[in-house]
Amino acid sequence: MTLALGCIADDYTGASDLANTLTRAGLRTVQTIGVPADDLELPEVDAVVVSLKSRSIEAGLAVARSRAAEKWLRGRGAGHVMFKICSTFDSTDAGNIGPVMDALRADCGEAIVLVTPAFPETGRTVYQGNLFVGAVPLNESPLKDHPLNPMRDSNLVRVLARQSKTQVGLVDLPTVTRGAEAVRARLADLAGKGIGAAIIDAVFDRDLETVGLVAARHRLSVGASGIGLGLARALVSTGKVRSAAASNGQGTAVGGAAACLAGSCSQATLQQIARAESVIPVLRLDPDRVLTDNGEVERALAWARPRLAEGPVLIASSSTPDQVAALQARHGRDAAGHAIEQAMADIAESLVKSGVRRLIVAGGETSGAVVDRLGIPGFLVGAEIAAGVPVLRAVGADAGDMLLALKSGNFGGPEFFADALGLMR
Ligand SMILES: Nc1ncnc2c1ncn2[C@@H]1O[C@H](COP(=O)(O)OP(=O)(O)OP(=O)(O)O)[C@@H](O)[C@H]1O
Ligand SMILES: O=C(O)[C@@H](O)C(=O)CO
Repeated sequence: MTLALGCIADDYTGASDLANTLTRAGLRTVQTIGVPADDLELPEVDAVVVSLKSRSIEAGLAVARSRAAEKWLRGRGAGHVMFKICSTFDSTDAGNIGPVMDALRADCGEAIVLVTPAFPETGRTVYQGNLFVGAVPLNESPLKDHPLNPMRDSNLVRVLARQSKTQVGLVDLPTVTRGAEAVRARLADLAGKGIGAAIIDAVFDRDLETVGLVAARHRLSVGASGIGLGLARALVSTGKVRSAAASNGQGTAVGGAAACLAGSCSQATLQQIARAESVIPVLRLDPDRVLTDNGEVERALAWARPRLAEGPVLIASSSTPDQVAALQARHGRDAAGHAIEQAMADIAESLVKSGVRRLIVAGGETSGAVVDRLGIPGFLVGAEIAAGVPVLRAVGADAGDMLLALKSGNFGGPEFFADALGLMR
């Protein structure tokens, strides 16, 4: 297998978002969990998205895991490696976007790295280096209250410069609008001044197509699904990849019971849970009891098991920003996040033992904990539930044939859970 594109994603939902985008753009794509074991049978593909859980871990560890993934991808022929980050640039001044970018750049000897989290389909646009989430700048969006990495600065040139060893420049929208040659010239100019990374403005998909044409001739890029779209379209339009059917993971129905788990506290997820309450049974975990009393997981399982035969259930730990802040003040941010993730993984493991074969998980960190616990090595991409969220068919899972959906916190419409359940048969 010679890869046309190698991708490293810093969380599992982000990886499935990117795998979805690449698939829809015509690349045969597989998502792996971590660097695949030698004995994992992968189909013939154009792109592999290696999913890491490296967004919120210690920067040194994120660097080491990303470098191992890069080595594996380059070893399979990937001339270009894309580091997939969140479209809301989730990170802190300690990383991990800057440190990982610096390390991958050093490894591949890239003079200047193209960086853009723009993903217009989900309302993420970048103008003059400032990231907008829908109509508002990042620092006024709900991301300012994210439980793990509150985003309080919209200017990505500044944000990335605080995390990276290199200076960061800007390729502005007027330059992008003038086309690929203008972008190349601007990048050469910045690189000539010793600047090692550039935030690139992009507002429409056509901007990302321009960026993709330029990026495809580089060894490394950093961004969200939008730059993935640009790269995929460039690979197809230049004949490096022959466009394939839009999905390879449809397959047969798996049946079995269905369950939803929500650990995301985003506004979108909170609204989706509220809407789900009118169609399926919903249990809200008591986060304090998760942290202080092991009985909360058993209580959830005792509630869920008898209901599974009747239809899908949803179990949520999600709370409002005020409640999250209060819990974190009592227990510490990382301890609270970790304990709730592990509780969700415990619940998922037991539900699968009880026959659940269709599982929907909301939240990137939550999805990471759940998928790791289930020991699923990879996924094929099926139908699209919402922008950035495909149905995934597990490859090589111990539990056998399973469908999952890993929803990024902010993605999906108000009826997301019903929409997903409708497509996962
Ligand atoms: N009630 C709660 N109070 C505090 N923290 C919580 C609560 N419920 C969940 N958490 C933690 O908040 C974090 C949510 O992160 P997660 O990545 O799962 O969702 P997200 O950030 O909305 O999604 P994404 O990363 O895909 O945008 C997890 O660490 C989770 O354990
Ligand atoms: O890019 C995004 O917004 C998502 O794929 C994601 O990474 C959220 O965790």
